[in-house]
Amino acid sequence: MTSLQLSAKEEMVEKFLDTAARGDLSQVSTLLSHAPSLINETGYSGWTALMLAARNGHHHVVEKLLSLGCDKFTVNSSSQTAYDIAKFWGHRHIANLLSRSADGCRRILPAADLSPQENYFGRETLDRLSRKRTDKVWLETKQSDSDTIYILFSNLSPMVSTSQEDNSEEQGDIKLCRFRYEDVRDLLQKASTVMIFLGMEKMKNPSSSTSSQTVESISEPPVWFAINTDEDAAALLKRCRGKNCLFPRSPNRDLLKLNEEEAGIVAQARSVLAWHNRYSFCPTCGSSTHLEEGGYKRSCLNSECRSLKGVHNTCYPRVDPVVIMLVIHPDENQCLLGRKKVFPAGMFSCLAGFVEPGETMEEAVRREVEEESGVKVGPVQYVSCQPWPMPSNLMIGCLAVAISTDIKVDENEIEEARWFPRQQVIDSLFRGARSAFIFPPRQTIAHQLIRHWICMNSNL
Ligand SMILES: NC(=O)C1=CN([C@@H]2O[C@H](COP(=O)(O)OP(=O)(O)OC[C@H]3O[C@@H](n4cnc5c(N)ncnc54)[C@H](OP(=O)(O)O)[C@@H]3O)[C@@H](O)[C@H]2O)C=CC1
Ligand SMILES: [Mg+2]
Ligand SMILES: [Mg+2]
Ligand SMILES: [Mg+2]
Ligand SMILES: [Zn+2]
Repeated sequence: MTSLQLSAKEEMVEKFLDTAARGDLSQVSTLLSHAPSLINETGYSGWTALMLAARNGHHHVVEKLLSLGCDKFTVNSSSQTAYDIAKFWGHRHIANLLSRSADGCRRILPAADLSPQENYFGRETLDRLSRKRTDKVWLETKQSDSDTIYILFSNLSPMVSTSQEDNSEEQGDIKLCRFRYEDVRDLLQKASTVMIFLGMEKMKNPSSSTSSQTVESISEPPVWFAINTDEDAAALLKRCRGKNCLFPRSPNRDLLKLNEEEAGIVAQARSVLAWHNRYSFCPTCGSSTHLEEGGYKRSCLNSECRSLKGVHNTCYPRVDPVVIMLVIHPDENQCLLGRKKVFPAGMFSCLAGFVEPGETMEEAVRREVEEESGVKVGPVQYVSCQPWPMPSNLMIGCLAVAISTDIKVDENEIEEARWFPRQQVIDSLFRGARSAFIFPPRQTIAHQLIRHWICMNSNL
C-alpha cells in the first residue's frame, strides 16, 4: 500500500469517527454503506465510533452501529468498553442499550435476561425443511433440479477453493466448491456414496416481491445436498473447474476459515456425515442398515431387530453435549484457564468436558472443573452455545463462580491451569501485546466466553 493510499484511508476513518462523535446519523449511515469495514475502526487511544457516540449521548447512532453488527466488546487504551463510557458519563439510556446482552452486569454473574449471541458454526443459512425428508418424490425432483447445489466431502472434509496461496488464518479465505446435478450424477449412483438433504436457502427478502407477482411466479430458492464419497480425493478435485481446490487436512484449524454462512452449512453436513461414517451397522444387532429421510435416519434391515420397535435413538444422528466454562475467581478479577498438552505452545483456554448421562449442565460444569483443576464451583450460568462439528459436539458455554481457589490439576487431562488477572487477559486479547500466552481463535466459543467476561465487569 502506498503512503498516499494509507493517508486516504486514515482520513476516511477520521471523518467517520468525527461523524459518530457529532451524532450525525445520516452521514454515519452513508459512510458505512460505502465502506462497511469502517464500523470497528479505531482512532486516538483506541476509541471506536461506538465509544464516541456513547460518550456524547448519541442514542440513535449507537443504535444504528449495533444494528449493523458493531463489536461492542472492543476496549480502548484505558480498558473501557462503550458500555463503561456511557455509564461513566451518565448516559443511562445508552448504557442500557449496550448492556442488553452480555456486558451489563453488576454482580459476578449477570442477570439472566441475556439476548441470544451467535457463535461461529451456528448460523442457519438453510431452512432444514425437515417435513420434506419423508417426501421421496419431492426429494428426487430436487436432486436433479438445475438450481440444486451439491457440496462434496471426502473423508469428512469438504472440497473448498482458497483465495490465498499462503497459509493465512483469516476467516473468509476458503469457500465451499459448489456442484450441480450433472457434475455429481455418477457419484449419486455409487452404493458407497452417502447423500444428505441439507435444506433450502432462506428467502433473502420475502417482502420485497411486488404485489403483482403471484406466489407461483416466485421461484423457490435452491436446495442443498451434501455428498460423502470414498472416491479418490485427487480424482474428485479434477471435477472442479476453479483453481486452488483442496480438501482441508486439519478440520479444527482449516474449517475456521469459512465465512459464517458456509460454516453453518458445514457444521450441519459434517456432523451428520460423521454419524453415517461411524454407524454403518446397527448398534443394537449388528445388521446392515439403510438410509432414509434424506439421510437423517438409518434403519436396521433385520426385521426382528429391537431398534425397530418403540423409541430408539440409535436410528438418528447423535449430538454430544459438552460444557465449556469460564470460571471466575471469587475476587471477580481473575479467571481460570487451562492448557492441554496438545495445544500450541503458550495457548490457554476455558476448561471443557462431556456431559455424562443423567447429569445436569450445572453439575457437569462443577464436576469437570473439579476433576481437571481441583477448584470447586458454586453458581453456574448459561451464556450461549456453539455447534462444533468435530465430529458432533454441542458446546454449552457457561460462566461459573469458584468457591475455592487452590489448583491441583489432573495431569491426564490438563498440563497446567492458572488464575489469570483480568488486566493480563485484556492486554493479550485486545492489545496484541507480546504475551507469554495466547487464546484460542475468535471463532471458538472459548474465546467468546473470555471476551464476555472481560466486557461484563470492566473497571474505569
Ligand atoms: N469450540 C471450543 O471453543 C472448544 C471445543 N472443545 C471440544 O470439546 C470436546 C470435549 O472437551 P474435552 O476437554 O476433551 O472433554 P473431557 O474433559 O470430557 O475429556 C475428554 C476425554 O474424556 C473421555 N470421554 C468421556 N466421555 C466422552 C464422550 N461422550 N465422547 C468422547 N470422549 C469422552 C475421552 O477419553 P478417551 O479418549 O480416553 O476415551 C476423552 O478424551 C472436545 O471434542 C473439543 O474439541 C474443547 C474446548 C474448546
Ligand atoms: Mg475432563
Ligand atoms: Mg476437558
Ligand atoms: Mg470428561
Ligand atoms: Zn438391528
